[in-house]
Amino acid sequence: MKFTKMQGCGNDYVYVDCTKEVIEHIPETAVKVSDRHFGIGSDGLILIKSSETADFFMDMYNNDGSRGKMCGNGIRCVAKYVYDYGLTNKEHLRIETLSGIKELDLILQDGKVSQVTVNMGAPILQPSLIPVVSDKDVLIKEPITIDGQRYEITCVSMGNPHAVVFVEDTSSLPIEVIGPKFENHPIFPDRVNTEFIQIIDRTHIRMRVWERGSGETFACGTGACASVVACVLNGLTEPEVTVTLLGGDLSIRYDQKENTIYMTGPAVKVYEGEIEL
Ligand SMILES: N[C@H](CCC[C@H](N)C(=O)O)C(=O)O
Repeated sequence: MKFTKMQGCGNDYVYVDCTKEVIEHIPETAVKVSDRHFGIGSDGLILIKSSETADFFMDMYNNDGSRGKMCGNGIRCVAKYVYDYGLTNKEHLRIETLSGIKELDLILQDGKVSQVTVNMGAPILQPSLIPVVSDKDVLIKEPITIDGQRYEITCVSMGNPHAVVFVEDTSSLPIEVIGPKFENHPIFPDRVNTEFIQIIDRTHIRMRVWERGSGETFACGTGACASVVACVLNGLTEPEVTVTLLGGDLSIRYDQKENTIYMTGPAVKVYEGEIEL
């Protein structure tokens, strides 16, 4: 299987052009190629497929083999892949995902994609659509107890489920202990991606993330968007924020009039390779 390793703010995936390659047993393949000792090493597998309704279809899998409905860092790299490899010459792309079609604008440098702006659509706050089990209309700073410790979650979907938690200091988090407990908490029937946010000032936040199906990653694009929505809902930041992640920065803009989130960030090719499956 030919592949290209790419990353967005250190959130790294194995990308395969499935307009040319055929992959079977996809969940098992995602687990195998993601293994950082016995495989290529990545946060998951992203398949680029043709689409009836858009320019391409992004089919994304976490490193545990579970299928993700949307991937913010991944979709920027898909745009870079299809443009730099000449599968398209469009600088405005429509990419189908399991959470609908996303519109992207490419930012070029020396004829190749360096950054991408993605229209990430509207945030979803209704608990039943996130999904999160609650009889409330919205979950803003909702108390939850994990390991006897009280936290407050603000729940937002960007086409995939997020629980946003505000903390004093992201660097001292026992994330590998509490992350899985949020991920698998019974109030999240489809599990959840959990973002831990430290407010730096009204236009800058620091974020760590425990991703559903991948564990701690260096960045989460949908999570950065969900976090800015949570910050605005809680009156903690302006609607345009720099999100500093372990792997780099993302620029997030929440256009409240349009009720639309825009994300701008890098897309980087690491190397090409071939693996026997
Ligand atoms: N783990 C996520 C998918 C990847 C999202 C993340 N890598 C991003 O950049 O948005 C989920 O299962 O919903």
